[in-house]
Amino acid sequence: MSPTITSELLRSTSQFAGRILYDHHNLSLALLVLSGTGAYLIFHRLILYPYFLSPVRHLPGPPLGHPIYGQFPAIINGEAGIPQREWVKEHGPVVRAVGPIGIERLIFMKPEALHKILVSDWVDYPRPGFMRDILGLTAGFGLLTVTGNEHKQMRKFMNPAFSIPSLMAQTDMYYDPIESLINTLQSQIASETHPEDGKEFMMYEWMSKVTLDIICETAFGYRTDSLHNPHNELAEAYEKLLNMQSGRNLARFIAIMVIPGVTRFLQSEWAYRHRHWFTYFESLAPIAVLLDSMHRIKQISATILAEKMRDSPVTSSDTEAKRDVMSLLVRARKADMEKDKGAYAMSDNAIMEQVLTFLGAGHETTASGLAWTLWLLANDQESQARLRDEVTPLLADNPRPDYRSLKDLRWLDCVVMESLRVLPPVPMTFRSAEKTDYIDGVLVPKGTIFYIPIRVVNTWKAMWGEDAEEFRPSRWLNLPKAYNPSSSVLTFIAGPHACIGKTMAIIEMKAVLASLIANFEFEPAYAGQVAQPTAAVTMKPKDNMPLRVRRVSRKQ
Ligand code: HEM
Repeated sequence: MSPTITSELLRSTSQFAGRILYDHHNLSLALLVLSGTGAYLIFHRLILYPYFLSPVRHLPGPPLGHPIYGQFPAIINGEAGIPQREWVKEHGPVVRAVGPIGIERLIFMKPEALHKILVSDWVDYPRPGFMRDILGLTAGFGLLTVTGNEHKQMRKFMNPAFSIPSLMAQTDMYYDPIESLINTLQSQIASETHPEDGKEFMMYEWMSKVTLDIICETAFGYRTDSLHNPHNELAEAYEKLLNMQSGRNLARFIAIMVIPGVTRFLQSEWAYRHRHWFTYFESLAPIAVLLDSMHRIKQISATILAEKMRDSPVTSSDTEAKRDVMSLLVRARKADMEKDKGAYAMSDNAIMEQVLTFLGAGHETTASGLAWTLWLLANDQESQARLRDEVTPLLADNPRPDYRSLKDLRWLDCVVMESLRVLPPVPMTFRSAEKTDYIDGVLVPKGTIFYIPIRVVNTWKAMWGEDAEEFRPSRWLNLPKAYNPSSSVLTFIAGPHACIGKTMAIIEMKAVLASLIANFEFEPAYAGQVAQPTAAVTMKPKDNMPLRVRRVSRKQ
């Protein structure tokens, strides 16, 4: 039954119940009719539709699962992307799975199907509303939440700030935080009783600090120095926001956010002013933290923006001009407005929202990518040693290699691409159908939600061969014949919504890794250690990834 028929049924039932009440004051009959309709709707949603009426009910897939939660428990309790990978192995390249309250999700694996959803017909397959609402609250109402024409204009305006020349000018800004990280790790190891044995570090935490410092510097020209100063205002507010979305809080957070109208309500000034009310209920307390952190981050963004507006001359050729992304956006806006009064101009508010978007989209993702790469190298000493052989001579000549030098390191490229393939920091995303159309020969009704199964595509044996799930950097020296850069690896997805920060993230990862591997050796922290990816939006290590780190004994 379509949503229109359902709401029509509800409307006429309540009118009928109202009439009975009015005409006969027969409260019990009205209640009976209402509860009967409610029971029918629940029965329809949970049983009738998924088992007997859904037009895609014949597609292969796992059993419908729990009558209320469907396959949701398997997804939330499993490792990100792994249940979906098992379904594809068992049922083939088109899979139907039922989530909570009977909501269906489809997986399409073939490149042509994904191309249609992500590239050629992207306007008809936007990010679903629930996803945009949640992203908006936690990662700003910026590029991640706009769609259609608004997205086209915003993206066109922002692309130059992420272009290769802009990134080449920025690479040097990575090195203050990187050097600070190297010095901190070195001095902590040196202060151990047996420095030669190295020290165990929670590597995810350190990667999170260094990437926060880098993104704040390169995206807004703002110095957090979270490696030394955990009490920096922005770092603190942002850390609270992240903690609020982890562990038990994440499930609670999602459960609250999907209630219709909640995200809109939480954006209101009223909700912020009365945030302390939420602390009276244990399960709602994280909302107070969310509102507080968001407010603080927005205040800081407003200050940063005001400074940029004062400081940014229009002349983009000015070599002294600030090179961070936000300064580039402010300068581009001034220049466009001076050239053409009617040009698209991003509002102050939209520019401010990008602070959250860059933090939300660019920080944890890069930190996870780095942490997983260190994990994979700790478990593959041969690849690690080969990488050290490659980076050491370069760093001995110049400890701050530029964009080109980093890009030319062949084995570093293989290691980073392979790590992002097997353990993609964003393992999955979603799209929804805005129209009814055929995809891979299946008639997909409007309103259908799709899993875009990034991790599954990246490790699909049909494309990558029998060892698809293994970390083997040398495969990038001899790629499979069928390899297609926009469909064989979806780590940054493809099409107009593909990650705008892709090249920035890759070059940043390379700069951090080259310096780390030239200075330290990495090993698992204990025998039998296994990777523990979370099932969250960004696939971080649950255990913060302890690794044993030793100083490189002798520079080669
Ligand atoms: C290894 C690091 C990163 C990974 C794996 C990653 C992955 C992704 C993915 C999968 C998407 C698409 C999400 C979707 O459509 O549902 C995306 C979008 C996006 N990413 Fe990244 N990202 C990374 C780093 C960055 C960085 C450093 C920035 C910016 C400073 C950034 C900014 C964005 C933005 C703004 C979007 C939305 C693009 C649009 O819709 O036009 N990302 N990213």
